[in-house]
Amino acid sequence: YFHSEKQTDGGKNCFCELKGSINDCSCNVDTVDYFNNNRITPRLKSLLIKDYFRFYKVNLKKDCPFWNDDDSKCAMKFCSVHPCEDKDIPEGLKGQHNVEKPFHKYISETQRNDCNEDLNAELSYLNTSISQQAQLDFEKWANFDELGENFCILDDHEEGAEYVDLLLNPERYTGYRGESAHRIWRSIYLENCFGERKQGKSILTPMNKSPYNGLCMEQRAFYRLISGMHTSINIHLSSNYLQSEPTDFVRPTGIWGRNLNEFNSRFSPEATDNEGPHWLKNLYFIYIIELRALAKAAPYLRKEQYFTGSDEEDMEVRAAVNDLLNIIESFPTHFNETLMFTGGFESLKLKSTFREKFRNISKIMDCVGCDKCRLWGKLQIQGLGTALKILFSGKFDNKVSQTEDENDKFKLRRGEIVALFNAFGRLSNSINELEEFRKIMR
Ligand SMILES: Cc1cc2nc3c(=O)[nH]c(=O)nc-3n(C[C@H](O)[C@H](O)[C@H](O)COP(=O)(O)OP(=O)(O)OC[C@H]3O[C@@H](n4cnc5c(N)ncnc54)[C@H](O)[C@@H]3O)c2cc1C
Repeated sequence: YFHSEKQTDGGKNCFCELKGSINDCSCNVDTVDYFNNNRITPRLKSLLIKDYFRFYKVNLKKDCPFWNDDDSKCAMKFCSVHPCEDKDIPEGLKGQHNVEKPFHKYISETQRNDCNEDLNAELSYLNTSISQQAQLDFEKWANFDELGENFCILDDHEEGAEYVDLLLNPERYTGYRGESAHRIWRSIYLENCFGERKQGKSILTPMNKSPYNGLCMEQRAFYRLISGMHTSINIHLSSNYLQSEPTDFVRPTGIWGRNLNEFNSRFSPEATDNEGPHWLKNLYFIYIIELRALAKAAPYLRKEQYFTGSDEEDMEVRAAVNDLLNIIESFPTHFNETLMFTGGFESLKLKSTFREKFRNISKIMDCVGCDKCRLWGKLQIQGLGTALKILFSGKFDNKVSQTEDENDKFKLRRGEIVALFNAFGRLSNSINELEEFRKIMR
């Protein structure tokens, strides 16, 4: 798949590969185009502006764990993200409602001594006092158990985590580029994807050529997911590009819009040694993976309260989510995840490496030197990680249970749900934007 079969031909454009099969699945590009642009994008656009989905809690203050990032500080003030003030956050999101505490059964309030007074008080004495330290340990144990099935590091409970209003900080052109951005992508592709690493290979050498030949389906899928996300980021910065003066970056007077030259320079066969059209196709691959994850988790997602504290809006959100999930479930050719990681012990090992590599990439997001890019990078990786957890942790393989206790075991955290829907929203918007670029080019 990774190797371009055709030579450059002056008549080809960015869209030359966007036809027929998406590869590695039984689905076609045009089926996705029609389904997404007509049925999914309009619904997501109205859903993602609701309070439950627009406020995302994230820790943007973590240091890069892999290299000294002094040189990767964003040189532009336009990259900064303004966290929400307390007064702007819906009351329901600040409280404890819906916050899962897997260690709750160990804490003192839940261990009331209900013993019959007739019983020997001393014999039945249960020491229910649990030290602060022990409670912290329980939390650590619970987090450890949870980590086993997670594909990303979840940082919304950390000290530096703050709510960010996604509508006030849209993903768009920031001017983040050069060595810092390249180091992130290089590290992701050459050190954290599968395949032989070619020493000294330039970032500008197309990354989907020979080092990736001969990979198995799972390893190829890993690369295609990352490449698809990269494509989506680069489509957004081309379609939400600053058209007016550079000083307009943060002014409301700034004019933002599509920049066809930017788009072509990133995806045309001529500018990318024929690879751009394949990168665009990878966008469709990540799309159908997240689409399938939403379909698979639909019974659980329907049971969520989407609580923000506003009864009316919460009800609207539940109805809109239900409507979206019905449409998603009706997609005719969903990805078949049961074909992946089948093959005994070797495939278990492969799955574990897959998860480790993905987790590492989620940590690399703390090295992104532009806050706005870091915010959207983290959100999209967390959304994809949640999709992978739904597809491959085994927790969502059975039918939704009738008992609340059983369902609690599979509960996703609010941050995971917000990231999953917003990440899918990004992909959906990118596919829609491709149609707009196509129209401009006609
Ligand atoms: C996590 C993250 C988030 C970012 N968010 C933003 C943002 O919101 N706004 C913004 O303006 N900039 C953002 N950037 C920067 C942006 O992605 C580019 O890195 C930057 O614009 C420089 O582009 P470039 O043309 O040098 O190639 P890059 O996009 O940096 O790509 C580097 C190399 O990777 C290969 N490549 C390119 N695309 C693909 C693909 N889809 N699949 C496989 N290989 C590929 C090519 O060989 C290319 O030369 C972000 C960067 C990162 C790492």
